[in-house]
Amino acid sequence: MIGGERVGAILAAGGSGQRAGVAKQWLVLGGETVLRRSARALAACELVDELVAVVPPGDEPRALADLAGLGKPVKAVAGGPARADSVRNGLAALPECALVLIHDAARPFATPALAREVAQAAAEAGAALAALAATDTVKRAGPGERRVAGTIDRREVWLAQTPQGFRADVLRRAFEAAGPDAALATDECALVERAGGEVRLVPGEPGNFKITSPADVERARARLEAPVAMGIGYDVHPFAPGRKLILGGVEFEGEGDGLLGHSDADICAHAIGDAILGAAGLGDLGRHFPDTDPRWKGVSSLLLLRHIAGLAAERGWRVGNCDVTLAARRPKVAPRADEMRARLAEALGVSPAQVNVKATTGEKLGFVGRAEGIAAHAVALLVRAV
Ligand SMILES: Nc1ccn([C@@H]2O[C@H](COP(=O)(O)OP(=O)(O)OP(=O)(O)O)[C@@H](O)[C@H]2O)c(=O)n1
Ligand SMILES: C[C@](O)(CO)[C@H](O)COP(=O)(O)O
Repeated sequence: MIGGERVGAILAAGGSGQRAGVAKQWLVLGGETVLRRSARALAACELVDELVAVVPPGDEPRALADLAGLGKPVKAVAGGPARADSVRNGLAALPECALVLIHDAARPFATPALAREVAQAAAEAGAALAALAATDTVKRAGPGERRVAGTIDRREVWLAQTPQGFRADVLRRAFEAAGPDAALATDECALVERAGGEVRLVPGEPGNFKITSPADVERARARLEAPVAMGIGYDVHPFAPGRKLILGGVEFEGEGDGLLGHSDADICAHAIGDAILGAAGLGDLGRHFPDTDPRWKGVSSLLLLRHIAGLAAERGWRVGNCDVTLAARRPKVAPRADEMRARLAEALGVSPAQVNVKATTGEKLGFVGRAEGIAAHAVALLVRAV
């Protein structure tokens, strides 16, 4: 509310991300969608009373689920072919708001303070936008041309951002005045300018860039996501008669009983897999390969490991390195450690140099020392794939 007038925020998220090659609003960066992050900044502005997300037709339920828990009422409506169509639909969904803020879903770094300043300026002037004063020298050229046609006085140049704010009646009239030409406008303030209305400039934020190209996606990712992640894995299996003893994908024939388990009980692969899942924030082995699922019965754990590396890769991670310690009275692991490294590395799609395998006997203490079973401890470091 500003002076008793209700403030609504429109998240323009109806685009298809042609230039980025991906629907930017649905990209998950730093654990949340770009849409949610953008909406969160506006929801956190104390002046904003409600929000509407304008999304590609059919995505409305997804948007409502994604934007749950922002602490303000949220609606979702279908966008249109042009940005202006989307914004118009958003405006129609806020009939009780005397003031509206419009924000690109593709600008996930705006702050609540910027939204507040724009809303206050719009309440006073009728329309306002966040914008950056040009600091580079600005050249002019014909569209698509490489020949400079002149230099523009940069003191007159401001680079438009969002949020942009409006008295709702001012924006509605501007849309009416523009008619079908509204679709040509690349921002909403341009409509008010054309209609002769006042538009106030509010200093924008350098960090409030719009994700437009693939390079912008990487820039946003670098800002939101750690370049590395680490995880820990631990597993225990008892020995059982009649079982093969498989560790790190290598069969230890003639070394006594193997380990009991639903799959091949390769505890070494399991601990590494758990460490990778942990680093990628993907839970644990039991969640992905429950021992109630017949598909995993007797299966080679290297297959599970390959699948896990694939899951991590889907989330933009590659394995940097992993290290596993087996606590095992038997078998003697060291003579076959290199073989195990090679098999594990092959399953993970990395070089054997990135996998380390070692063992300790347990000094005759506890279940390991009594040779009742084996325990495995692993750590994994994941690195952002570029
Ligand atoms: N019909 C459209 C087109 C764009 N937008 C939104 O307007 C913002 C800025 O647009 P842009 O960066 O151009 O996004 P896209 O349209 O998705 O990208 P592109 O133009 O590369 O296809 C984005 O949050 C986008 O979702 C919208 O709501 N409705
Ligand atoms: C509204 C805007 O973000 C201000 O810079 C910009 O004009 C959107 O333009 P696009 O062509 O839709 O990316």
